[in-house]
Amino acid sequence: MRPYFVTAIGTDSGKTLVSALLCRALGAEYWKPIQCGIPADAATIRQLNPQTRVHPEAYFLQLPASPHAAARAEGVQLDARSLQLPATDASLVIEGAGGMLVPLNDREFIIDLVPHFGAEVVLVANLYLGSINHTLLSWQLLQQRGYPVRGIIFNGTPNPESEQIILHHTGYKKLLSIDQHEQLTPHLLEQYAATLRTQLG
Ligand SMILES: Nc1ncnc2c1ncn2[C@@H]1O[C@H](COP(=O)(O)OP(=O)(O)OP(=O)(O)O)[C@@H](O)[C@H]1O
Ligand SMILES: C[C@H](N)[C@H](N)CCCCCC(=O)O
Ligand SMILES: [Mg+2]
Repeated sequence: MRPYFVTAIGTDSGKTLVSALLCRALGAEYWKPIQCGIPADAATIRQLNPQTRVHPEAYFLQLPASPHAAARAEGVQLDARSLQLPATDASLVIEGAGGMLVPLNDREFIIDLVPHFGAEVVLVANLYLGSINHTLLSWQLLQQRGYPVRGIIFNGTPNPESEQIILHHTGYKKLLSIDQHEQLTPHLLEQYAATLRTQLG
């Protein structure tokens, strides 16, 4: 089975939350190849999903910045070719960093990891004012590149008009809508994972 690559229309969009839900839904393992700054997303996954196997980062950079800048600050050269999938027979959920055109270096972007890993994209889209534009720009990039997209997950205060027009244009399968919550309780995580399991099944 192809790994899932969780990307989004920007940073702080809910990729780590969605990755936790996918791991729960599929009994999958988690990997964030490039971490910039702390707390590490891997630590959040361990907190949300103590049962999920978490693979160590290939690059753990200290600066909470774009990977190309965080790497430069440490004299590290990021290169997609240096990244190898963790050895496992299980399903794997790979989390990107920020949005799709976040640079790894002067040549490559985070989204270049999708074909490198032979992955299928899960796109996380928020529902703030302005997110229709950001989501459709992300869709156009994925279309241009011809990458496989398993579906879209909406995250944030419900906005059915935004969801409808995004689904109309993209034709993506809606896998889930996650509401904005005061607290993400284990019960909520389980409910969302169950819905996701049905949609992916
Ligand atoms: N639906 C939601 N309800 C409540 N809090 C949320 C929700 N979605 C995300 N958050 C919170 O928003 C913050 C950012 O989410 P998250 O860390 O998943 O973003 P990200 O896309 O993984 O960011 P990065 O690009 O740094 O990896 C976190 O504190 C997370 O718990
Ligand atoms: C540090 C942060 N939480 C993310 N991991 C990286 C976000 C990079 C965003 C770069 C940009 O689009 O300007
Ligand atoms: Mg994250």
